[in-house]
Amino acid sequence: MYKIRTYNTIAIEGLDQFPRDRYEVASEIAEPDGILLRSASLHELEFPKGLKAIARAGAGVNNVPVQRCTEQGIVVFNSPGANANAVKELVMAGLLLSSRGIYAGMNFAAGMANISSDEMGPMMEAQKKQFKGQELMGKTLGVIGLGAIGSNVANMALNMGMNVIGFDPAISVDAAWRLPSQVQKAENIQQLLGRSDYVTLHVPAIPATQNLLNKDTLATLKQGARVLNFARGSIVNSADMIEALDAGTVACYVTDFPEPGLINRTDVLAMPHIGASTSEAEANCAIMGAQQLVEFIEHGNIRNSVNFPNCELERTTAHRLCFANQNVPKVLSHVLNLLAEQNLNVVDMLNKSRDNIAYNILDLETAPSQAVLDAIADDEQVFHLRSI
Ligand SMILES: NC(=O)c1ccc[n+]([C@@H]2O[C@H](COP(=O)([O-])OP(=O)(O)OC[C@H]3O[C@@H](n4cnc5c(N)ncnc54)[C@H](O)[C@@H]3O)[C@@H](O)[C@H]2O)c1
Ligand SMILES: O=C(O)[C@H](O)COP(=O)(O)O
Repeated sequence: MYKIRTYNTIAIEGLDQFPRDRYEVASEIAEPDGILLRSASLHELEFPKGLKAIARAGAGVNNVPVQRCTEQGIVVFNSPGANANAVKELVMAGLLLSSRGIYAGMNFAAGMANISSDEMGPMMEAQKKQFKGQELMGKTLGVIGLGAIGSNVANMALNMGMNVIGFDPAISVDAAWRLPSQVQKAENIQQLLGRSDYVTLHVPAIPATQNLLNKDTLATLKQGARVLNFARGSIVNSADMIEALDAGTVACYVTDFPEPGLINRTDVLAMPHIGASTSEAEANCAIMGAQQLVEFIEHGNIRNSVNFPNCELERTTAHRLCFANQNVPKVLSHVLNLLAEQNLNVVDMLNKSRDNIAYNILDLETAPSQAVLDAIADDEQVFHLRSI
């Protein structure tokens, strides 16, 4: 039986991807082959010896010590794009909530429960001027990060009649193809901030994006801009944001990652990390994460990894050898020689590399002996060896 340890509440549609005759799936498993999780932090976890892979049912992997996983030969997956629509829809809500007196107006209306119907109408009409807002049409939205979510948001904003300016120095070719031609390209973040009435963040939490919005960058914002952060807390310096709110540089900060100083301000709309909290997104992410684990555990195929090369080979024999090695010359030929010495015929094979890691799938006509496996494992450039 393969063992999968879950963290957080994983959608049932995802758990159903593990055939129960071959998988034991639970939140309390001591020696798992795989981990399936959402936002639980694994930074303090000492990985059990047999752990082969971790699937993050979601986009951000800042809760997983990816570098340590790579060093230990553990493949880390995420589920790119699987919750992008959910976040896009909440960004749409954030744009509207930051523009109109919806929240304050609803609170005002809620306080009228004990007022007579004769008085209520005139009172509402007299007070509604407090809740006047502005329209989105014709305003400019700056999108920082144009990946799965950012490109969806850009499309949505164009459809709502907004102008869109984007900044993404590392945009992938696929993401660039997805982007509508009307999205203007900012040369740098300052240019985007200076031209935007609204700014929305869709970058990963990595060292390069830590405090991306800080005292200096916030100073280049258009006066009275609205800022939306559905990415991660570390991307915005909260103390600097509070100063920008106090100074009126930022008229409203909508954040899915509030900190104590941001709570209970009328110019902050704080949410408890609910960007991906829809039934649809939770199911999409869990299904993708679980399927990637099953493919990897049973067939060694790697799809949507954040630390290993993607490598998928349709299985042609019952004997598959998978191994990862440092991406240096002669390792593959050494392994092939070891197999040849034992008269083991390779029916099909695939070799892919990513940075300093190479990953190999070899379908063999007959099963490799333990002695061959030991000899391959003895190659000091080889790590993560499996015969499946
Ligand atoms: N609030 C939520 O519940 C929620 C849900 C999903 C994702 N997220 C967050 O949103 C992030 C983005 O998600 P995604 O699915 O769009 O990921 P993605 O990988 O598809 O897109 C991220 C984009 O950011 C770009 N980027 C990286 N560094 C940049 C920089 N310094 N400046 C500008 N662009 C930069 C990348 O090139 C990429 O195009 C995730 O990493 C996660 O932290 C939050
Ligand atoms: O990075 C993500 O996908 C989101 O932050 C979603 O996190 P969650 O799975 O905890 O809702």
